[in-house]
Amino acid sequence: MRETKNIWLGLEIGNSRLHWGLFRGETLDFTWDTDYLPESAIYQLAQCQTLDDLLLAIFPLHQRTREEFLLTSSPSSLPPLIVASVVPSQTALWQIYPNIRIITLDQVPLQAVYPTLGIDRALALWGAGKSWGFPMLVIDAGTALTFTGADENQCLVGGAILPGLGLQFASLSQKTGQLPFVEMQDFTSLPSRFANNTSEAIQSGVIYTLLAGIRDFIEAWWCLFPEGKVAIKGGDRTLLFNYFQTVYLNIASRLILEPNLTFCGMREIVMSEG
Ligand SMILES: Nc1ncnc2c1ncn2[C@@H]1O[C@H](COP(=O)(O)OP(=O)(O)O)[C@@H](O)[C@H]1O
Ligand SMILES: CC(C)(COP(=O)(O)O)[C@@H](O)C(=O)NCCC(=O)O
Ligand SMILES: [K+]
Repeated sequence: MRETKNIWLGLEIGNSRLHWGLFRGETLDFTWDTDYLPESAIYQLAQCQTLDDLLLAIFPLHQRTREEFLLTSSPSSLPPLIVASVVPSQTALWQIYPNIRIITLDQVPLQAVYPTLGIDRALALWGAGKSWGFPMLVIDAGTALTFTGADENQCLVGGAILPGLGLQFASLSQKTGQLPFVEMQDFTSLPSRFANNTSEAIQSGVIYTLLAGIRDFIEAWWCLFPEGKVAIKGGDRTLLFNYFQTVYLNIASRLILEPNLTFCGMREIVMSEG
């Protein structure tokens, strides 16, 4: 029988999907992503009697993980679910879970935050800074692409928000009469910059402009904090990191590539409370 004590679930609700983390105490054992769940499925989850039942329900497509993780647990209470959400309508659906805790901005020890700062940004920055040190700039290449920085005193310096890669491609095809939707799965290498077909012209415009913009933010960060760290997370992190290795290797070599920064922040907060 595997140890079921101190198990808790982290759930980061983003604008595209759900990001899950299964913790034992301070150890993050597994992470996985799912689509949003329908209300009926969340209701069923909340009715589960054992951890096994719960894991069977939330790992429906992750057979390997599910089998690895099958636990023999007594029918007691469900594990705590710690939620960081930037989608209020999704947060509302999860309120029926019996042992839920919604992390709010006032629980993140980051100083000088503004009231509407996204909890994902605050947690990722806190987690990154606590793990790798401050000053820290976090780039989240998610639905939106964000920059969020804090200085050596763990004070928010500020940041920026722009449409993420997927959103840039989607909006071009949705808001024009002739532009196709460019599938990012098809991306292999960098497009030619001066392209001679529509699809590649879209790729070139979005990707080269984004890379140059990110480089500019990072360089501005290093002007402020020459020893400042930079970490990148989010669904498009690997694609962007690989492009950076091709075009701006000096920047890529200083980037911390880490998908679980928000979970690092959650863990800091949950564990500091004992
Ligand atoms: N299976 C996937 N589903 C959705 N987006 C994905 C997937 N794999 C990679 N992505 C990329 O991740 C980006 C969304 O980032 P993610 O961090 O998952 O979003 P959020 O946290 O905002 O929900 C999209 O631009 C998309 O290109
Ligand atoms: C900027 C965001 C939309 C990013 O969300 P994501 O793309 O990661 O799903 C989210 O952090 C948010 O709604 N922030 C509130 C505004 C702010 O941070 O200033
Ligand atoms: K995010």
